[in-house]
Amino acid sequence: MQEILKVINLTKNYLKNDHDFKALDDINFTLQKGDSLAIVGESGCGKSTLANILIRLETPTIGEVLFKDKNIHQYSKQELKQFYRQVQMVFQLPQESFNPRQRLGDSIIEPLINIGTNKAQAKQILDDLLTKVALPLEIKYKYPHQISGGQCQRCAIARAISIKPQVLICDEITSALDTITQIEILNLLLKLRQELDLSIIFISHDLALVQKLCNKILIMYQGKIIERGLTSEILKNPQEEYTKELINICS
Ligand SMILES: Nc1ncnc2c1ncn2[C@@H]1O[C@H](COP(=O)(O)OP(=O)(O)OP(=O)(O)O)[C@@H](O)[C@H]1O
Repeated sequence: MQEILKVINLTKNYLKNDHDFKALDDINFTLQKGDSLAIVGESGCGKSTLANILIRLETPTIGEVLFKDKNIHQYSKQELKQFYRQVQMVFQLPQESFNPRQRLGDSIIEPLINIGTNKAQAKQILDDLLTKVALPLEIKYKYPHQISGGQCQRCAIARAISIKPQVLICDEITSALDTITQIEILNLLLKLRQELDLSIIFISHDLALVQKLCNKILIMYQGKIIERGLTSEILKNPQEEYTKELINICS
């Protein structure tokens, strides 16, 4: 299996109340092509810090993230451009990741324009994208505050997949949505994973959703990975007390 992302000895310290605080402590894992990898753990265990480092929104204190064997934090400008063509992220609160004064259609095609697609072509692709994420085409004329959270998350997914990335990092993308919408978004991801041959990192605290989408799972606790493996096996036969508690809470 082809390795896409490799995380090596990743540690992130923050200054908290004048003390060094380890938000991530020696994290190691690999994302292989075709994987849907869940990162699960309670609030504050370091999931978003990890996601932000994977997409270069933050730098690690120690350690490396290799994308196709090269450290992403040492990329040249050109390599960085290529990286963002291949790795995209969707965030928890989609309304906040769109410009409130820009029509959604224009926001969704922004990554396409940034990579040099001409506007007429991008507008054609936009209709395909909206259809792919099961949104009515009129949505392209609306602003983020004029649509529901679920619709906005679909727009965020459309924007992320517009440039056909290989990897999609989803940081708690369903946690602000109601249960039915959560399941709809999950089904959308399942469909897109297949259609676009996506590898997915799915950060969540919801084991029921994780179980449906992800073949592999990492359990995080206080900045460390404490358990890992195939989702079906870990959920059937957890070894760590903390994992057992998580499963109990979610069942
Ligand atoms: N910029 C920062 N400065 C100081 N501490 C931070 C910073 N960002 C995160 N932290 C701390 O690092 C720890 C991990 O935070 P992080 O947001 O990664 O956790 P999380 O698992 O994503 O939580 P949640 O599910 O609530 O988003 C927390 O204790 C948080 O307070």
